[in-house]
Amino acid sequence: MAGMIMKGAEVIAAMKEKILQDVTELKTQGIEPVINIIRVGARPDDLAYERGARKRMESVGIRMDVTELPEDISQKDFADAFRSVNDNPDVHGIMLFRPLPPTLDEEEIAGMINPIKDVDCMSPVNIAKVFGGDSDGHAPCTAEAVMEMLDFYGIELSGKRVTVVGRSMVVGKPLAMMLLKKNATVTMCHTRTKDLPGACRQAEVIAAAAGRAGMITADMVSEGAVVADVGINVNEAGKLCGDVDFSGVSKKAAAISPVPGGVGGVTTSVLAAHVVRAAQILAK
Ligand SMILES: Nc1nc(=O)c2c([nH]1)NC[C@@H]1CN(c3ccc(C(=O)N[C@@H](CCC(=O)O)C(=O)O)cc3)C=[N+]21
Repeated sequence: MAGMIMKGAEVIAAMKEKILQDVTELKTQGIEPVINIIRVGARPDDLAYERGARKRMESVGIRMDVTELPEDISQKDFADAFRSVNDNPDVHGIMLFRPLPPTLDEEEIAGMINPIKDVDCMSPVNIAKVFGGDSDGHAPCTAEAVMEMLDFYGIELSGKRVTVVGRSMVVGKPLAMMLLKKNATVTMCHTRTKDLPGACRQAEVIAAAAGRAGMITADMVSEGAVVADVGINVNEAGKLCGDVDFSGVSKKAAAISPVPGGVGGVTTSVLAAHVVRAAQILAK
């Protein structure tokens, strides 16, 4: 039996009301919330995110500026450019697209970003908060988007077996911590996992964030499982596709999120909510 499709649009619509309300409130105080996106080069998945973010920010009245830097920029020029955005009092949220070109050092930037402006969790301060279960920092937007989606569709997590595929610092690891906070029993899988199909089959909820197109196939999913596809792969044709084989898995899953049209769009709504929160904190 085909299950429910967890559409990003419904989650986005629900989140939009609150964000709009908060933006209006800020504007009556004379504050225009601003996000500055820092992009080095022009990777296709960065551009996909940038397009999505622009659309979302426009729809809620947040100004979005992009600091575009050349791929061959020196570390010093990069750090200088970053510092000027970080120090600009008109900027409330900063997001640096990652991964950076291998010639650049992310650590230096992570150590200098103002944690309040760090809307996608690169500062060690915010990372520590996510791992410590303290929700007053900014969690990584994509990990939080998965939680928003599961929450919106009423997916109970307490006591459930949840398998997270992928251990990145932007999705897998922080997501596991957020799921743990909701009392899920979390299994983390990665490239060295011996029996990935088995670990997925025992799961009541699967979050696929490995970054390999179509790697979660129907034989790996139990009948009635909930599947959140966090994959943002760009195929040869330049099209966005997920980590889950949607046509096969959707026949077995009780609920599944598509790509595009799933978690990715919610990520930009979470980003908008973080910019609003940053602006509120900075206004105090
Ligand atoms: N620091 C950092 N954090 C990230 O989270 C991050 C990053 N860097 N670098 C790039 C990747 C890519 N990524 C996407 C998020 C949403 C969509 C998105 O909105 N997708 C829409 C479609 C957008 C379109 O193609 O127009 C959807 O899935 O429906 C796409 C890509 C986040 N990333």
